[in-house]
Amino acid sequence: MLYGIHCTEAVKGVVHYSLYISKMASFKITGGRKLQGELVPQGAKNEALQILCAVLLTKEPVTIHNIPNIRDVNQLIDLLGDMGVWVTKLKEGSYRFVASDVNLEYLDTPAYKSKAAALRGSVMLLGPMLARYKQGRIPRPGGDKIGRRRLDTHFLGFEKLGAKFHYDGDFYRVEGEALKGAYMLLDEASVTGTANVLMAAVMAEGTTTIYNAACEPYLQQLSKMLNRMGAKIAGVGSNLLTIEGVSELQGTEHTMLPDMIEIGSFIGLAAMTQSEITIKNCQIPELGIIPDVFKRLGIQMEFRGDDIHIPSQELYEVETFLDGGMMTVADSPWPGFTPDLLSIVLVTAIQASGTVLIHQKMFESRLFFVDKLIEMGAQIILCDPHRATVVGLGRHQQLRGIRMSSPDIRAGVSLLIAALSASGTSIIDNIEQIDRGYQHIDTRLNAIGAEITRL
Ligand SMILES: CC(=O)N[C@H]1[C@@H](OP(=O)(O)OP(=O)(O)OC[C@H]2O[C@@H](n3ccc(=O)[nH]c3=O)[C@H](O)[C@@H]2O)O[C@H](CO)[C@@H](O)[C@@H]1O
Ligand SMILES: C=C(OP(=O)(O)O)C(=O)O
Repeated sequence: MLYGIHCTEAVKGVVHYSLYISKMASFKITGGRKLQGELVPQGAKNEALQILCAVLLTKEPVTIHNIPNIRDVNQLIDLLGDMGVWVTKLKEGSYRFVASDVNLEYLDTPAYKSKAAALRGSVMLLGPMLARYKQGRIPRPGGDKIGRRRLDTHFLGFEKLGAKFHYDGDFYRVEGEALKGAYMLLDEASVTGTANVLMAAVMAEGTTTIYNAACEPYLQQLSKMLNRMGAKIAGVGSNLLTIEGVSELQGTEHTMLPDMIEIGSFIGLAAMTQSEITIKNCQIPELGIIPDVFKRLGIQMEFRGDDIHIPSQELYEVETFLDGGMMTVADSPWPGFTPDLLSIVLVTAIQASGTVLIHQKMFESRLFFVDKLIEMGAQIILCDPHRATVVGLGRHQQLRGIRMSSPDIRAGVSLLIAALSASGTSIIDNIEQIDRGYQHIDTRLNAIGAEITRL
């Protein structure tokens, strides 16, 4: 079953990709194999979604490299093409975009509505459209069903810049003839909200100050790209962004960072399956506290230049806090630990020695997949929708393969890791969720010794 888009030449405003989507595919996994070899992380999904939307901010060419070949990103590229952006595939992972003549009428079509509703990242079309075309609209965006995912931060920010917002039952609409810089204190440090407001503010008149801004590497990369295009953003990497509006932006070239969530997933995979894996070219300084969190589970890793080497480990012992207290891993906005890796930490803790409390503060429906892990033999107590305690098996007992379904991207990969470590065969249904964010995961893991069949 293939997901992918193919673009042979730049054609404006028509569907110039073939999008292969086959619903309800599954993985069959033969567990218990140790993997050995190198994995090269894909470009970062959540960065790609921001960067792709930013191409709308200029009529000049924007060339982007290291674009991951994953479902959400391919759908967004497809949508940009339908909106009238010229898209040229230069080579695998590299595309040139020219938004010289965006077709605003397309935004009123049912095709736009259904395509934009298919992924979360499409919400970030709003900021650039508002900045350049004084208007934008978006249906209720898709993405993981992992709890309430409100968009207030986005619209409150646009309103601060002078835009008008209303929801007409089909679309969230924003309009603003002349955006004006303003001071704003975001009601929460929303990742896509900050990106959206930032992209709207770069061409607003005067100075915008965004306090309580999210500052994930995705946003740092976006800010750097916008500055290369001629924007004037100061405070990059902090929660206080100051933006001097400019009248227009130029084209640029940008390369995506490696996907830190994929890197974390590979660290967890190596530990759970006792595999020896080298993760190549990780841009380690950009990973923040991610490696340290896995080290606190007792996982050994060695930084070899920019590679992370994980040796095959029989046992890994969870640290306690300095006062002897039980280890807790909780999410928080960057530079805290990203919520997107909590499911991976949870599954990795299953074979650790020791106990870990996983506290998913941001999302209330992201831990329910533990029922599958419990069925496989894991010792986990789901305390409430936000907290689960994992009592590590310390390899005294192997998980058992079962049939299960992938509820969201990260739970899906966590189930895949569990299945790869288990005895016997597992089937994971609904792997579309995994394909949203992990590029050819079956092929890449099979190349280093896994046995995963796409059904
Ligand atoms: C396409 C994309 O980039 N998706 C990411 C983005 O989603 P997204 O931008 O949609 O997530 P937000 O940052 O807006 O918020 C995520 C959730 O956390 C809550 N919240 C947020 C900030 C805060 O300070 N306190 C708080 O409780 C929000 O209410 C919401 O429920 O960021 C999330 C949080 O890192 C990630 O899980 C998603 O993978
Ligand atoms: C939650 C995620 O993605 P999205 O925001 O696109 O649903 C994720 O990447 O883990």
